[in-house]
Amino acid sequence: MSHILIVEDEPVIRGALRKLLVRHEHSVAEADSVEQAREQHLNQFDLIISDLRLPGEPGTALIDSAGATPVLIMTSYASLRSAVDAMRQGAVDYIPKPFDHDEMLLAVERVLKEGRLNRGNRALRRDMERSYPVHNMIGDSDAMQELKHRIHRVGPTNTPVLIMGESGTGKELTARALHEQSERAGGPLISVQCAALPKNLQLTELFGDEDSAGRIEEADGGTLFLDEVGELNSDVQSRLLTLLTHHEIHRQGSLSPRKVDVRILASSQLDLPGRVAEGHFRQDLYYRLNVMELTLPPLRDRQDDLQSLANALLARGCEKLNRHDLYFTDAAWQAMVGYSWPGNVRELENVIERAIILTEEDGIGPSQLGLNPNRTPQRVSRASLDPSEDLSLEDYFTRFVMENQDSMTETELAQKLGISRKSLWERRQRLGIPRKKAGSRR
Ligand SMILES: Nc1ncnc2c1ncn2[C@@H]1O[C@H](COP(=O)(O)OP(=O)(O)OP(=O)(O)O)[C@@H](O)[C@H]1O
Repeated sequence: MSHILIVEDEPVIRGALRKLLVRHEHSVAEADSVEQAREQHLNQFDLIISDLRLPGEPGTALIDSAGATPVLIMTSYASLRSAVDAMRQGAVDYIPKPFDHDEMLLAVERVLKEGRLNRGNRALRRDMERSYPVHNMIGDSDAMQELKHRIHRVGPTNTPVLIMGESGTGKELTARALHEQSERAGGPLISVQCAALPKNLQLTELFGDEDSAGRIEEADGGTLFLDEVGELNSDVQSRLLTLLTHHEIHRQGSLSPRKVDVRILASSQLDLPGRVAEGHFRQDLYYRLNVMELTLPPLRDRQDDLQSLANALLARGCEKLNRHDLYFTDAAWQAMVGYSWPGNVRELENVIERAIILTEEDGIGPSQLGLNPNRTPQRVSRASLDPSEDLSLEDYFTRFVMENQDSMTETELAQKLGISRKSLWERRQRLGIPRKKAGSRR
């Protein structure tokens, strides 16, 4: 049984069509104008059959509002011209009035069947996307898996998303992934670096002026990503609130509103709730943006991803710089594991690219990485690290923990390894190195 909306102002024709469809086991809703039709959730219907000539707007005006629901147009002016016009505007088919019952039923069944096929394909595509990693986003740690899962869930919606995280953790990459997973993927993704905009230019840049469109209008039909949204001045903040509430903007100096259809994604590395509490950021806007929040963990808290990230970035860098067969020596791995990566993935990317340029041999060592020891948590003792030994990262981890756990607390162990306590605990579980209970220090 399919759910069909009939839009027809002539009660006799509407009644006859309703009877015909109900007899063939469809459920039917009715409206006598486009305006009345729009009062219903149009995408709940499997098909809309609408007369072309109606009081008020013509039936074809429903095509845009109907989204994925097909619109079949009936016209008593079955001139080729009006039929072609209706099809050009996106009608799925047209049918002349007075209609023949069989002809109508055939058209209805054909359109419904195509709709079922399309929905099936969409579902299949979504399923396939679900089983593939988010495009270009590397990492399989628990935190990254959870993030990718949430991107899959929230991507296809129209909800604003606030992406929080330190610099270089992948906030913009996440915004890109959300856009790519949405129905808006075919539309533009406009990124605005709010921190780079002088405060007095923010309004014009975003909302445009009488002569030219701003970034928001450029994003019409797509996604607007506001990077470092906490940097926007209060005037821009209140206009953004209007945009989120009414889906319209005023260009600078213009009194007439313009409708825009944009999804807003925002990011911040600042403590945004803190900025709200201090009165620097509007609370109502914060709540509007924060319908869904994604928090990206710093690299130091997901060292499980370090190895796959470093290898992937090495491969990417080699391709870009036309180098082949490079690899990290064990000492390089140890240096990377022991470093705290304050600049996160971006820093890792830069360090690796520099190392590829500097290295003359195939093996990249610590000296080519050039990690600044002042930013590095205290290194592990040389005694436990014999570079001549071919230790894997896991062997190294196990050895270090076994050798030092009697003399160090868990916090000290984690610090020296450059990982969080949670990550230390997880690795202990995975590698089967339980904590000593009796007499162990916390
Ligand atoms: N999980 C990841 N996999 C692959 N590359 C990543 C990942 N996370 C970040 N990157 C890369 O690191 C760099 C920094 O990422 P991005 O610009 O998204 O970070 P950001 O949090 O927006 O940074 P900022 O706050 O400084 O603007 C980019 O080149 C991005 O491609």
